[in-house]
Amino acid sequence: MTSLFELGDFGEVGGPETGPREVAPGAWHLPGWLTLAQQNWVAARFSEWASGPVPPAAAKVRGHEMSVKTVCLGWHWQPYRYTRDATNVNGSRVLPFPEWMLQLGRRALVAATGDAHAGDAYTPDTALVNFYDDAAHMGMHQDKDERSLAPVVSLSVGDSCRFRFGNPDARTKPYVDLTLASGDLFVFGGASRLAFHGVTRMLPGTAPEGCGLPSGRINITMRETGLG
Ligand SMILES: O=C(O)CCC(=O)C(=O)O
Ligand SMILES: [Fe+2]
Repeated sequence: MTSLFELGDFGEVGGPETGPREVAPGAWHLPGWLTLAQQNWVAARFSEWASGPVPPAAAKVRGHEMSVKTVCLGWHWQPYRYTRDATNVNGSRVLPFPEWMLQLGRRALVAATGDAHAGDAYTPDTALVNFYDDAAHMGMHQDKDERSLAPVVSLSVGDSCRFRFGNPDARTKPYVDLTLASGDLFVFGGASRLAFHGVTRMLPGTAPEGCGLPSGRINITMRETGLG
């Protein structure tokens, strides 16, 4: 299999004029961080994960199914904890967290912060991979089921969405609304690690030709669970 790291240089598409943009303290948006070939490669991995031991499934939050379907790597997330086995889906153990994703996460932190050592100690061990159809969204929430406060690294492939990134205190203003498009990187850590965020709506029909996902959106968030 071709390596993701041979498919062009990260940041080559967005270029120096577009990123990184620090949208809140410790939160960066890097448009076009993955090349089209890299997006395509990630979309192909998603197909493999989706046909793996645990199918993408809608988690139930307070009795309501979420509109996104999620497949996890390394550790399985369900409201509101991590387990090795997907006990709320089919009981199977999730696929391991891939080594390439760890490397990608480290590079993402370097790219976002501009600090060559920002990724040295980063050891993400879980990824939540969400699939959004045209109608899917995600309410404002904090990623707070991890014991580690290491940054969250988010990558998107397919259709664009409107993403709302707020503050750690409340799901209300101040927040910024931005578009996350195919290939975009978003990183949040530090003072923004526990900021509320969500996907307000999808922008159907915006996936670039050749990204590997003609409709819908994949979002990967990698995290350190701190569970050891
Ligand atoms: O889809 C996104 O961009 C965000 C996903 C997210 O916030 C999550 O999975 O916790
Ligand atoms: Fe989140």
